[in-house]
Amino acid sequence: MISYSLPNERPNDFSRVIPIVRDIIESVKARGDNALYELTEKLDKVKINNIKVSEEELKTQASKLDPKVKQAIDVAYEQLKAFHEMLVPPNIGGGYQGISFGVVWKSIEKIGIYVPSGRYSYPSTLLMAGIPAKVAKVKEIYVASPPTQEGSVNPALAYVAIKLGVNDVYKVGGAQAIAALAYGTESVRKVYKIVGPGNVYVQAAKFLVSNVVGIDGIEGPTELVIIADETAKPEHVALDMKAQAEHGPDTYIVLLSNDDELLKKVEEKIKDDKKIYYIIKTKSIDEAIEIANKIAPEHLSLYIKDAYTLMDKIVNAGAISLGNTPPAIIDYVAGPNHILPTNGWARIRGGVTVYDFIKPTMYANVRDINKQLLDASISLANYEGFIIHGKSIGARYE
Ligand SMILES: NC(=O)c1ccc[n+]([C@@H]2O[C@H](COP(=O)([O-])OP(=O)(O)OC[C@H]3O[C@@H](n4cnc5c(N)ncnc54)[C@H](O)[C@@H]3O)[C@@H](O)[C@H]2O)c1
Ligand SMILES: N[C@H](CO)Cc1c[nH]c[nH+]1
Ligand SMILES: [Zn+2]
Repeated sequence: MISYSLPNERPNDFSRVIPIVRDIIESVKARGDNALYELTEKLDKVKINNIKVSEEELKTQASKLDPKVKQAIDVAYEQLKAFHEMLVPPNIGGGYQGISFGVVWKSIEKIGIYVPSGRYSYPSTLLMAGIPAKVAKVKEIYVASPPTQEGSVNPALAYVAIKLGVNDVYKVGGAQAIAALAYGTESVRKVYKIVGPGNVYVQAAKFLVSNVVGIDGIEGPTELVIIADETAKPEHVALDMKAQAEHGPDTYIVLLSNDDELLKKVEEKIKDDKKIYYIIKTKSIDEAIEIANKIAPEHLSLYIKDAYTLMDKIVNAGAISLGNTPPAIIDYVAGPNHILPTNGWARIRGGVTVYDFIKPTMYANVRDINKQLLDASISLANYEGFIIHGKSIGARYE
């Protein structure tokens, strides 16, 4: 199905599930593991015998993995690691007006990673979050992901978990997994920050627990905006729209184009899908860019002439695929993360990087403060009424 105007609300808006998710969180807080067993049976239709996956179960499951998939994971791992290593910031020290100052980057000690698995499994997500966490030297990494239908852990997830050397894997998913990581249960370790994408229940849970645990933002159901001109290939545009629509009915897929011919050809290829796609004819590529910036999509594809030049005009997008690069290559192996902001969060952040796992700890050491700075600090303290602040400064340097 095709809509020729944008929706008032994003199809992946999670506010509608907040009441149910609040109840789930409360029951995990109150009843710990018991709530996890019950909710997994109710929501995942699976009876699990344990929550924390044992070393042996992890190894057994990983051993079932097709060697070709293992090899694919190993290849992707190297490419993603190279991308994240490029971003590691240096500790910086300097000084000015008699004060030496600087920043030392400290790793967050305990991280929870949520790996979705519902309609599809997403072991690639553990690569996407686990690699920057390891590059950032996070010491404790705890992974939660829904159980398989057999009540175990996905073989590829098990292989990646062993490869990364994560501390624990819990076979629970949804809002209940987020609550468990936020508050801790008998089996699940309480963490300092939760990183990871997931459906509306998972994102609503991250939003609701963000008063007791750090979160990386909102990375909900997939969004794709394609800006295409007459140089775009209709079959590739249609394929990319259908590809990202695979993630579920609440994905948000938009095509913006100034070219009637292209729009007509793409429409032909997608109009019979049950999924609602949004197709907007724009007066120009500039207008398309303006609309895309307002949407602030998770994925943005620029299938236009001078994509690199026009990329400068893009201010709100999680990840941009240029030229004829499919977003799906970013989903798996390109290097940039596929854990990307949705629901407008691309206005304030990009995809997950090492920066999600480190903190800039700043320091200052007064060597020989100059009079101007000294007077300014005391005047400001007094102006704000913090008299003792002022005295604590004066006592040292006046
Ligand atoms: N933005 C990103 O970076 C990004 C990356 C990868 C995937 N995704 C998105 O992640 C999502 C994965 O969703 P999924 O559902 O396949 O897996 P999921 O792991 O996010 O959710 C499955 C869990 O949802 C819970 N659940 C299902 N129905 C429920 C209900 N009615 N009430 C309460 N809880 C319920 C179940 O407990 C289950 O474990 C997709 O929307 C995909 O687009 C986003
Ligand atoms: N496109 C998804 C992010 O919205 C990421 C993904 C994982 N596996 C396949 N695709
Ligand atoms: Zn995808």
